Amino acid sequence: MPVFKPFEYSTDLVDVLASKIAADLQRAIDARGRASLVVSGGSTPLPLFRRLSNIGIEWAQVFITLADERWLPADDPESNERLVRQHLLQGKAASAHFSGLVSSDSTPEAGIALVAEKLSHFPKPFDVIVLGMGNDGHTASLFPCSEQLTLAMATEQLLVAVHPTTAPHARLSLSLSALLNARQIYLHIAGESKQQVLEQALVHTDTTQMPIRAVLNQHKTPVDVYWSQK
Ligand SMILES: O=C1O[C@H](COP(=O)(O)O)[C@@H](O)[C@H](O)[C@H]1O
Repeated sequence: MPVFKPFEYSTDLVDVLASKIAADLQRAIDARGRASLVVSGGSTPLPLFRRLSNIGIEWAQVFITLADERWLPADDPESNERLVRQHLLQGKAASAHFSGLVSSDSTPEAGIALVAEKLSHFPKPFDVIVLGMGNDGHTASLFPCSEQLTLAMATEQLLVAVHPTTAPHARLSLSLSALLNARQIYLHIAGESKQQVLEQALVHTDTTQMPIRAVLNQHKTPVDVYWSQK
């Protein structure tokens, strides 16, 4: 079962979680020479990105990618890569190596091999994965509404092309097996509505209705849930 870390204020959560992630990454560098960090998009992680970018670790040894991406140009306002470049790959973290999850191909299906190749040199298991969660119980781009969910849950491939029906844009997502191939997962959520979704996920029995359950209800990879009320 996941370890639950509740906070009243997002600023306190961000301070603690950023320090934890930075320590995990530096420990990985000390032990193996390099570290890998997988981050999520959306709005929740932006303050965390900014805090992390101010912490002095050996960022030149850190390899960063995304848990999922919308199939859009990397400078599109809705691109997760754009958020990472603007908020995380700055300051002390500017020397980190970033590989995004998009290519110039017209569909994620056409680009999947090239993106997988770009990630092949990443240290694995991933040292740290930071996940978010949507109000429908999706994490990364494992959407309950998508026809590709069964494949995303079952495949041993790194990446899956996803076409959500209740969210915009085709996507490329790390598969469930790739997400669980990590030394540590942090689930980062904020606000009362996400807490309610989390509580439902913990008691729900159908993972296809709430894919976040597949991350919470497993024994392979440690998961710490960082939640702030405000
Ligand atoms: O679409 C996405 O949504 C989730 C949650 O985003 P948030 O804005 O509610 O924080 C995010 O984790 C995922 O990476 C993103 O592509």
